[in-house]
Amino acid sequence: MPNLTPTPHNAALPEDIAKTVLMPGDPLRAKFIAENFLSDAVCVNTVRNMLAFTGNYQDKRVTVMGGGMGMPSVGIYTYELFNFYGVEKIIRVGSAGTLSEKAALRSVVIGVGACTDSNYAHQFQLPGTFAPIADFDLARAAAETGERLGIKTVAGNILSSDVFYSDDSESTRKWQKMGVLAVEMEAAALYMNAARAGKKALCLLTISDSPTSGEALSAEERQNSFTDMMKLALEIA
Ligand SMILES: O=P(O)(O)O[C@H]1O[C@H](CO)[C@@H](O)[C@H]1O
Ligand SMILES: O=c1cc[nH]c(=O)[nH]1
Repeated sequence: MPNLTPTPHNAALPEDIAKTVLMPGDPLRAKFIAENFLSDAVCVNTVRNMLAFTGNYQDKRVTVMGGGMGMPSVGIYTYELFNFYGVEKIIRVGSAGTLSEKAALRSVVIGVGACTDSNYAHQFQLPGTFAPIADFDLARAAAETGERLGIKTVAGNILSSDVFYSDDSESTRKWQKMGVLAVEMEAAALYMNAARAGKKALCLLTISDSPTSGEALSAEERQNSFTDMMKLALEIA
C-alpha cells in the first residue's frame, strides 16, 4: 500500500482508521452515530469538516466518516480509504427518494445494484457497460440481520444520480419502469471503487421522501428511522 497519508482530504493516519467504515453523506450523521452507538470514539478527521470518528461497537473497531454529496465527493473519500488506508469494507448509510411502492417512507433499502446516469465508469475504459453491485456477503448479512432484529428491509436496484434537481421530468418514470426502488447520489461510485480495489461495499438507504408525491419525513421521524439503518449497518460491520 503506498504511503500517501495524510491526504489533502483526510488528516488521519492509516492506524486511525478501522478496517470497516460506515459512511453517511452528512458528516453530522457520522457524529450522531459516533455519539450514540460507539464507545471510546475519537475524532480522526476534520479537514473540510468531513468528520470521521473511530471507536468500538460491541467488540468491533469501526470508523464512521461523512462522504459528502454526489459521486465526485464519495469517489475521493472511498478511493483514499480503500487504496491508502487499508480499509476493507465501506457501508454507506444514506437517505433516498422512493421510486417504488415497495419502498415506502421509512423503509430500509438494501442497494443490491446501482444504476447510474453518471459517467464515473468512463475512467476504467471498459469495452462495455459495467454493472455496479454490492458485495453479496454484506447484502445477505443485511437482509438476514434485518430479519433477526425485526427491521424490515427491501432489496433491489437503486439509482445513483448526478442530479438532485433534474431538468428532465420524464427520467424518474423511466427508471421506475425498470423496477428501480429508490434514488440517491453515491452508491454507484462506491461500488465501482470497491470493485477496482478488490474490496467490499454496501449501500443501505432509508427512504426519506418521495420525489413524485412530495411526501417527506419530519426531522424527528428521520432521526428514528435512520437509527434502524445505523443499527443494521453496525451489526454487519
Ligand atoms: O443523506 P445522504 O447520505 O447525503 O444521501 C442523499 O441525500 C443527498 C441529497 O439530499 C445525496 O447525498 C443523496 O444521496
Ligand atoms: O438523492 C436523493 C435523496 C433523497 N431524495 C431524493 O429525491 N434524492
